Amino acid sequence: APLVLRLVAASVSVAEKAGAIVRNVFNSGELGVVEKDGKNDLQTQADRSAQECIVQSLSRQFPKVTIIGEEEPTGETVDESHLETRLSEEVLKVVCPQNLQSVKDEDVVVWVDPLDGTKEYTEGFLDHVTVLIGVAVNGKAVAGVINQPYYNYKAGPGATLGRTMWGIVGLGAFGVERLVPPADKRIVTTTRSHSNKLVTESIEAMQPDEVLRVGGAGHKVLLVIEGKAHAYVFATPGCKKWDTCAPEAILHALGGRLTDIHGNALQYHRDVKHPNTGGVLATYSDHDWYLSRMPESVKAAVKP
Ligand SMILES: Nc1ncnc2c1ncn2[C@@H]1O[C@H](COP(=O)(O)O)[C@@H](O)[C@H]1OP(=O)(O)O
Ligand SMILES: [Mg+2]
Ligand SMILES: [Mg+2]
Ligand SMILES: [Mg+2]
Repeated sequence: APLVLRLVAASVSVAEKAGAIVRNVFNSGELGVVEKDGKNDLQTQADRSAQECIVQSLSRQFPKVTIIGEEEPTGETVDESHLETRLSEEVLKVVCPQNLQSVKDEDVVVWVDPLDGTKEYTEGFLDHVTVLIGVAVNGKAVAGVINQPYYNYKAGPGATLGRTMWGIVGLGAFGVERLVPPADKRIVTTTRSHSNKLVTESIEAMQPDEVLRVGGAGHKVLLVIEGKAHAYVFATPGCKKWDTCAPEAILHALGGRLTDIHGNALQYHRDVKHPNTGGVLATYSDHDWYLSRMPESVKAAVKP
């Protein structure tokens, strides 16, 4: 199978394993919280172990592919029980889009967020948490895998906990379906733990009927895909490439759009700076309307 398909097939299995690690750490009660850059930039044992699971598992199978993860390696010996080397059969049976069939190792960067929504994880907003593995080819997000370890956790004992979604631009997405949001109101989603004046001003400018302040970039793009929100607006620099690569690819595969707040495409080549300094805007429709509403003062402060 072509490299991109094998990478996605491996990432689906690895993301499921990482999702199980995220649940196990929470069940253990030993979150091992470390402040990276103040109380709103945390790392837990789940971030560390899930990162090890993903980066070690993928780098052993794809030694020539560049893999960039959010967390620093711990330097401890690798826990072999965290490794996952199976390939998802569901992925291997699709036909790879023509333009991605002959991609070479050196054209690829894999962007890994082992746990997106760490702040919310430590506060028990468990469905805000996702595991994100994005595949970029020549600087563009082309494929993504999202595992949501606590999907359905409020649905009662009969419900299956957790889900995995994946998509390839030009092919489509699996494990998640596009649903249309209400036509009679405008619902905007944004950060709950990283807000500031720029965020507030830009949200107000969109004249929303409702604002969903929730955690996680992956989670918010899922709200847009599944019609719970019309737009995800984040007009400040805190989001990084590993936050957006996988969600962007899946949204794009389903016909949506993710750009910075000026309408520029995000870049994902290996030398790019990690912060999305131009902010994030994700929509299904009326993307240009949201861009046009963005205040000039916010645009001047949030430059790509
Ligand atoms: N100021 C920030 N400092 C650190 N991480 C941030 C910041 N703003 C956003 N992020 C990352 O982007 C994600 C989406 O932002 P938010 O949840 O605030 O909407 C966060 O869950 C966090 O990812 P992570 O949890 O993987 O560190
Ligand atoms: Mg983080
Ligand atoms: Mg993140
Ligand atoms: Mg993270």
